[in-house]
Amino acid sequence: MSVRSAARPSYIPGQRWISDAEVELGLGTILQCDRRSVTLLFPGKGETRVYSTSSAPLTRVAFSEGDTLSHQDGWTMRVEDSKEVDGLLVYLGENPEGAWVEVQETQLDASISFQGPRERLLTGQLDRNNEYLLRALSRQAQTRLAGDPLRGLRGPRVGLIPHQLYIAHEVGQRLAPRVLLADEVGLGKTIEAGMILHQQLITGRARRALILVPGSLCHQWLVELLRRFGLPVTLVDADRVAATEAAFADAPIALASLTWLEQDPTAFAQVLNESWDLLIVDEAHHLNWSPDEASPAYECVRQLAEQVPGLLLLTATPEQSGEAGFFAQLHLLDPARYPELDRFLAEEAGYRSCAEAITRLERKEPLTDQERQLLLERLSQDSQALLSLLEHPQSSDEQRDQARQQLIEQLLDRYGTGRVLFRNRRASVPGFPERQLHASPLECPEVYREVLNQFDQPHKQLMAAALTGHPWPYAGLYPERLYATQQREEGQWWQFDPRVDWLLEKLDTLRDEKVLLICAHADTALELSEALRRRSGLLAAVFHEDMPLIERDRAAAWFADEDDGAPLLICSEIGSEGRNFQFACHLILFDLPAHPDLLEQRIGRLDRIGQTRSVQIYLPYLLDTPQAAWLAWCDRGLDQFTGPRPVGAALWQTFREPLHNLLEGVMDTEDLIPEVQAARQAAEIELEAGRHRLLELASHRPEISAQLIEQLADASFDKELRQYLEVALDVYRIQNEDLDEHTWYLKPGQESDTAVFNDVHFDMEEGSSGTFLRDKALARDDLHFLTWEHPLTRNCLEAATTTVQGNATVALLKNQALPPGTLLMEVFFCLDTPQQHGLNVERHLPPQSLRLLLDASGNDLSGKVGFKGLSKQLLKMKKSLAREVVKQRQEKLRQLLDKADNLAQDHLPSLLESAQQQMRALLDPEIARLKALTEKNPALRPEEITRLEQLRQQLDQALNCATLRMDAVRVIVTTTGQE
Ligand SMILES: Nc1ncnc2c1ncn2[C@@H]1O[C@H](COP(=O)(O)OP(=O)(O)OP(=O)(O)O)[C@@H](O)[C@H]1O
Repeated sequence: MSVRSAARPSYIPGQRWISDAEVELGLGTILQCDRRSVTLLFPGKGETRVYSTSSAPLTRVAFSEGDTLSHQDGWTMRVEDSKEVDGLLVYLGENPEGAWVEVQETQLDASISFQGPRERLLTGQLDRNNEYLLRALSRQAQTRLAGDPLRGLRGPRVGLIPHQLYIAHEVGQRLAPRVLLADEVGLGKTIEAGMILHQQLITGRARRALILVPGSLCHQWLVELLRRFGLPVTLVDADRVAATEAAFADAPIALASLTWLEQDPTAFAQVLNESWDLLIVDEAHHLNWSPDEASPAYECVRQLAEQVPGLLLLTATPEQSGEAGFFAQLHLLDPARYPELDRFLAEEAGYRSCAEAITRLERKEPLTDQERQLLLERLSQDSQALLSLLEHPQSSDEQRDQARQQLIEQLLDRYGTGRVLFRNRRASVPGFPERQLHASPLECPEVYREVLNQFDQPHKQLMAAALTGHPWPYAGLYPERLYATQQREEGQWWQFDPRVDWLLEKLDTLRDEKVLLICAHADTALELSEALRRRSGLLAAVFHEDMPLIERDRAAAWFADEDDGAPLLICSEIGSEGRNFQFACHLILFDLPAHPDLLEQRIGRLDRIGQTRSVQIYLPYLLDTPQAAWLAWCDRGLDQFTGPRPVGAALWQTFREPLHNLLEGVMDTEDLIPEVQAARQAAEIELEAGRHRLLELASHRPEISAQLIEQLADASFDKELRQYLEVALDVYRIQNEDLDEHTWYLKPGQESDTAVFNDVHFDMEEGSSGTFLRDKALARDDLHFLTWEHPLTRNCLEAATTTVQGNATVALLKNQALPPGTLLMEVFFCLDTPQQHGLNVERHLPPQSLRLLLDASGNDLSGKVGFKGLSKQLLKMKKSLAREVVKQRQEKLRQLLDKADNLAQDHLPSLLESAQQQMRALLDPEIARLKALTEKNPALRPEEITRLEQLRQQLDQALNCATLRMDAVRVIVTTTGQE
């Protein structure tokens, strides 16, 4: 459809006009007019408007030969001719039945829209030059961003830590990733999961995500997701479910406590009823499973994992509940690959030989016959060619190095748990501080000895287990709990327990420091805080599992407060999981946990990324009690205080019996500890050589993360972003002030378009500031981190390309060389592909656009005159003058628009070809790689390949139906002087 505007306004009832100011009203009909005013009815919207005749913002609509009009009865007609009768236009043409008819302009369809650039230009619906510029820049940026391999990694407010980036990039790119993120404590699994989620959302691979975490970590997750990733996440809890019918349905990204869901079948049914793309489960070692029994938490996650395509499990201690627990997590991720525990255990035995082959390749040593055989068995044909290249006498050193590197990569990629499991260890991440243990032996009070001696019979020991939550003899580690239930004349345990006196002294010496105290039981935490209050007036924050979530978060926040915060936080064991307390460096272990991994979890609260000082660990213990024996096992046996001991959990199982004897006092520490030390060293060597070696190599490839960091630091992205935002802020009327070279203060004005602030945590009254510098954004939470992925930028990109704003403009070109009044027309076209649900067309078919620049004769100059260069020379033109130009040059413009349409069609095949090539360049190698992998590596899920092949087919189909759509037009008129 196209229209032309009449040259002279003379209003006659029945004529059809549109309002320049409210084009959305559609086609208006003049009801009446006199010398002063003209009244229009807009039947499409049922609205009436009265304008002053001298300044009515109206444009007459008149169709020309070749245009298609819509009749109010719903049919369309090509206009063959037109005439004017008593000031009203009459159009001639054939109706759908083939009869020659006359259509009065009064009979035109009122809902006719003037949205396309052609119609808007010809009816004088003109935008500012900057609006056009923004539209064109937005399209260009979208094209660049869609093809950016780091898409989704640029926006998060995180430090560029190599191992995290490697994992996030590797996993975030996958379709429906299913992996276990198992970095050691405090290495940033939450951050990795956030980055993966961010990439999946930004690239459209996921739309909805469900995050399940222990109740105590809900708030911390919420804060991290908002602060670092700016994601619109909703915390769904019992209150929200009670208040909102669609508590989960209304939350595209829902965060909930797994502890709550496993106990609330109605809420869990709601969760199951929703369609999620990605499920994230934190602290996955709580998903207890054994061949005989699955815990309710495991069962919940299993049901969800069956129906949600993507799954991220997070745990620092995957083997906390033994090899079976570890297997169970892998089984959740891929039941087809890990169907049975026994098979899994048998497979692990083969890791060592693979790791040895890799080590030999790394050291450039010749492979043994056995290793050659292994490679030939494990790898596919292309790898065999690499092996030949490596061993061929005439290969150059460079060729050999490349062959070695590729063989290593293929072994890692195509073998073992490499694709499913990521585990980085502190040993390979630099920058962690030292840990120092200060163990203080104390005399055991006689009354505790009496209490411990009472539990000498199996039935009594069962009672001790009930009282402490730990089986005998581990219950003996907590004499205060055994004592607390007895009515004794000695009073409360904290009145005589020497650890309390010791604690008071210790706190005195650490007066100006933040101190975290962890003990095993909630009751001990509470009673200790009471003791401190009574005995020294000290007020400590307390954090334990029986407190409501909000109270726990308050306690943690009080402790974290730098100025008026509590100097001491007393936590029960639950406080030792997942929380970030690295602002403190003093940790008091009031007792020791009964499991090696729990000890690592405790220390990991302080010893985590961001800790700048050495971690001081203070431990009071009672001499000649199970506590002393247990410390010997943890410290001298496992050497747990100097760093994480991944073999701890396995040795704990192996030494179960002797440990019992040790704790019971029937075995001497010196008889056991040397044996434990030797076993630990041997297990570490074995693990190092086998699974760990493979995992370490597959979990981080420094050469790749170095490239990622370099690309993320690419300053050209920043420069373009600033230029882009300057135009966008002008168009959306947001004030902008430079606070310094890299920091802007933004303030919405009265006329600002507030839609661009959707989901942006922005102070609409006072304004907010943002920086382009990552380091500054990391140091200053109050600043927005301005990137191409910031919601404000994303909203601008979206608004500029999905509304009509900016699709038609007229500008002046000051040029002495061209005769004044020379006409040029710049036209942008987009490739439109049909939208299909679940098909991320944009990700795989980066937006294709076409720019033409026609001179008055219809020659395309776009190859000679670029968009940016031309835009810089253009001046804005007053709207009234621009409209006049359109009216005067109407016929020429129509011809040029037609010409542009024709030329664009000529370009369609090459655009489609380029789109297809880009899509295939992304998908084909990945499909080929996965196919090669399946030949040798059963760790790969066949659905991954099927999914990709289906995607490729759908994209091909989408391309077959693609069309070129005119997106924006700019008319350029030359002048020799100022406007
Ligand atoms: N790239 C990063 N930039 C800034 N801060 C980070 C980064 N990575 C981690 N941190 C900070 O380090 C701390 C530990 O990170 P995170 O909580 O993700 O570790 P985790 O491995 O999940 O810990 P845990 O094993 O205790 O569950 C957090 O305070 C987090 O904000």
